[in-house]
Amino acid sequence: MLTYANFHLTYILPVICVLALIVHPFINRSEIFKIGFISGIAVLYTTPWDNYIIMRGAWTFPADQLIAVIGYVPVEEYIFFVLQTVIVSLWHLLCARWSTPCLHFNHDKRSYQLIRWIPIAVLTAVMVTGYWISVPGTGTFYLGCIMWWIAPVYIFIWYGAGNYIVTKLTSSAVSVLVPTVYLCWIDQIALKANIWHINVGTSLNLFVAEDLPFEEALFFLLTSICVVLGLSCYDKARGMCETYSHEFPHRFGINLTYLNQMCRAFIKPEYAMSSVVTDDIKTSIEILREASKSFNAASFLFQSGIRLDLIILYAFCRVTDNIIDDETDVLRKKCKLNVIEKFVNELFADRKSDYDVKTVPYTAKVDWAYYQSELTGEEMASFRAVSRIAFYLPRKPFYELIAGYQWDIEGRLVRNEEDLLLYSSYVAGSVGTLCVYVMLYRCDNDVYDVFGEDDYVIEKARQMGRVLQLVNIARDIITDSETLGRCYVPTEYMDDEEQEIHILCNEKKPRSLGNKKLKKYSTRMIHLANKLQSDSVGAIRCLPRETRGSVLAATEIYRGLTSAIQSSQTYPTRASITKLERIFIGIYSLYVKSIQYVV
Ligand SMILES: CC(C)=CCC/C(C)=C/CC/C(C)=C/CC/C(C)=C/COP(=O)(O)OP(=O)(O)O
Repeated sequence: MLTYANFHLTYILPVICVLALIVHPFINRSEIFKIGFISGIAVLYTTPWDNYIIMRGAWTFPADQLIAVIGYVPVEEYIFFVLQTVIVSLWHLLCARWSTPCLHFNHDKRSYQLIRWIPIAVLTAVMVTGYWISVPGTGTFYLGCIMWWIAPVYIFIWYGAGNYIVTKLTSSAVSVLVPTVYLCWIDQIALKANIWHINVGTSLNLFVAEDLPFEEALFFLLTSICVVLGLSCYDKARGMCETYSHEFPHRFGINLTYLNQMCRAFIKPEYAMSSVVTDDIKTSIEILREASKSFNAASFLFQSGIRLDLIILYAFCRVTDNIIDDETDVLRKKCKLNVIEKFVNELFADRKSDYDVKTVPYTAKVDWAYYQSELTGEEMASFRAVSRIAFYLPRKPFYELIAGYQWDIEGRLVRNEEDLLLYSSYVAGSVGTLCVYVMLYRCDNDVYDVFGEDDYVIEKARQMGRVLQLVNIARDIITDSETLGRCYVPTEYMDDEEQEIHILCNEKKPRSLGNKKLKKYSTRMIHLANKLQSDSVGAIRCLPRETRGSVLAATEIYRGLTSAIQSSQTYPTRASITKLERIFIGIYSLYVKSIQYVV
């Protein structure tokens, strides 16, 4: 016989287990706290109401099949409040985590107020109507109770997060509808099995489907919406904190300071915050999307705060690289490099040492008027975005990047593997270091453990950066030569150094070296990359747990390019892998390969 407890075991818990398995790489302390917090509120808010309507006879339960009853409500029912919240939350995480919160901020005051107040007026009317029609013993009792009970929660959430939610309608709708349909289906099973019974005297006796009373379908729809609204309101508040770190400076923690900050961020309308900040982020996202399919795909694997700052950093590296590359004249290139160096000097003016970082946001004194005249709008946006997160980053990697640009401007040759690794350290080892700082600062640990240059994890992160740069160089022999007249293949690999450098850097005709040679060079660099990779990948274990799978997947997606180069008969120009391959590598790394680093 299907009892209420068996019902949970058969229809609810297995679904939770499957969902938990799917979303586990994306679960962090903040997500767990969010689900726990909303479940707690669900229990607190629903308990008096459920007791009231059962007392008034809207539902009944066969007493002999229950574990226990507290007040008027079976224990299994209290458990259901939590289980439904957990199902909807896990499903919502899967549907809604893919976009960056600040992309959903509405900075226009007029439309913001309309979107905020019109639904609140309608909901107030619903609440009042519900109150009037919820006369005990009448056919509208159950419906009316649902209306006056749910509307105040909607009003409260809508006040702070309505504008955020309307821009996420598709993902919110999918988050609501799929669990609602499932819950309605199992509700029919429960009703048929007489696990609970709806009183015909206090309901409308309308049926949405066979054995599914209108109020039941409405109840599951509205409660699922309620959970999704609650989750979205948390996401909006967190998005505000991540986007406006200077106004909301506290890192995640389960304490009153952080909760107070989250409440402020929830109440604060986005139109009262600077739209320049979100516009700068949008520009950075656009730069990443256009520049690198691999890193764009990989960025989605990280939680939103980490993703946001990695995107800002990537855009800064890309923009500064282009500033130099786009100039044809060496003197102009040097002037541009000076502009970048001046900016970095200003950004880190008050640091005591190369790896000195701050834990509290502050505004660096940057001569923005000067950069306005030197940089394009896109470059300015990227500089401003990086200036807002620079407080927790060390200065050394930025100077290493500059040393890499200097190398390019001087047209310095890569003589041997030592040079190759030094260059890769400058342009990508530095990025690896910065990635670690981002992950440490933006992950949800209470403490911000700062590493220094000599730390094992920093050394290995630098090495992983070098690995990816070697892959990049091994893939780009043709484009580096044709578009930039550059060669990063160590000259010690070459049979005739002078002639081959001339072909690659002056004639810019790399194909005349022939496929065999090009493949030989790229294979040697790939072998070197693989050696360094196996030596550094273990350090992933030292990163915050919730980032390990994503880091592995991100680096593996990029390393996927090596198989595209090696599987080709010829040496391909800018080898790439398909979207499907990227997804496959991402999923395999996240769910299978990363197990050894996570457990
Ligand atoms: C192993 C540990 C402890 C940490 C890992 C730390 C990380 C994530 C290191 C990787 C750092 C990184 C992302 C370096 C960038 C390397 C690179 C080759 C960038 C090339 O960028 P684009 O040229 O824009 O890419 P495309 O090839 O897609 O155009």
